[in-house]
Amino acid sequence: MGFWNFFITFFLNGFYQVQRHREYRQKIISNYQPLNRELYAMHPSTFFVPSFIKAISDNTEESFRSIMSEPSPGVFTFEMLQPQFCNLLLSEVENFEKWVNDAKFRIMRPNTMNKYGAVLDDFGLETMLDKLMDGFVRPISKVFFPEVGGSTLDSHHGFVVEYGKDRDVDLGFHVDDSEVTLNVCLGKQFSGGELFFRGTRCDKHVNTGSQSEEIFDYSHVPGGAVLHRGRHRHGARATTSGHRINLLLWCRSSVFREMKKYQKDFSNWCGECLREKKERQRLSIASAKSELLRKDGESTA
Ligand SMILES: O=C(O)CCC(=O)C(=O)O
Ligand SMILES: [Fe+2]
Repeated sequence: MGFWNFFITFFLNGFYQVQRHREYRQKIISNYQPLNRELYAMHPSTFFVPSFIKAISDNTEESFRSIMSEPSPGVFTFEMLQPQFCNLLLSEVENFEKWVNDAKFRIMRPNTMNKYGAVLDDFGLETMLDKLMDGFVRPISKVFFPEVGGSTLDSHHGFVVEYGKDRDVDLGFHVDDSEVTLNVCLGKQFSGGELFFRGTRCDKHVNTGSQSEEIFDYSHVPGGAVLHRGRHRHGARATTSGHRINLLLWCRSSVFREMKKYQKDFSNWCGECLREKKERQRLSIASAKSELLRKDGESTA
């Protein structure tokens, strides 16, 4: 295939895919009856715990740090959602899945890794989740993840993942297709399902080993959020009993993605790039030192 044929085919495939997805969403939205309409617009005072709202409205690094822990570099955890909101969202997801089953509708799963779960953006929650990204995730990411486009997050993929009996069991080691990921546990009761983190990596270093300080396990608690870079390698252990359902918001920055194309050899957010850089500096200081000592030795001989 010539270049232009290849280019046109590639472009048209992308175009038809977007078109098909738009029709798919339209079909759901014009047939699905939401159960809890109050979820479809942003209501901070009923969605979030007061400490989270206060930290966001103060909008300083100090206010964010006052409600967050950073148990491992680049992994931030904090209390975020009210139990009532979690229950409403859980019942909305259940209602949507019931409709999907009754209507024998074939739904698209959140990503290639999950056989269960649902894309919230596909059944009307896109606007609310956009507000969640704009008003809440971006201000925090601007402070903690500026080097991966944290201040320019401008699109998202919002979904729930479901684990337990008759659902997914665990989730393999991976990086997200996001610059910043918000992962909040909605419930219900479960054991297991810990997230394991293994350090942030660029494309070139995604399969390299981890340093001991990068190894971190986190146990989910309902209402509790984890915020991390999408390139922070992670996975989820088996949920051994009960059901675990989490809300995921993969936040993306088109500005960061564009700039990344021109910056190939070094990423200041990649643990391995930074380690290699430090090692190069250590070697060059050591060789400068031994050269100086050698010259000193020659002049005093
Ligand atoms: O199961 C979880 O809590 C993690 C899910 C996750 O990492 C993802 O969907 O990208
Ligand atoms: Fe993930």
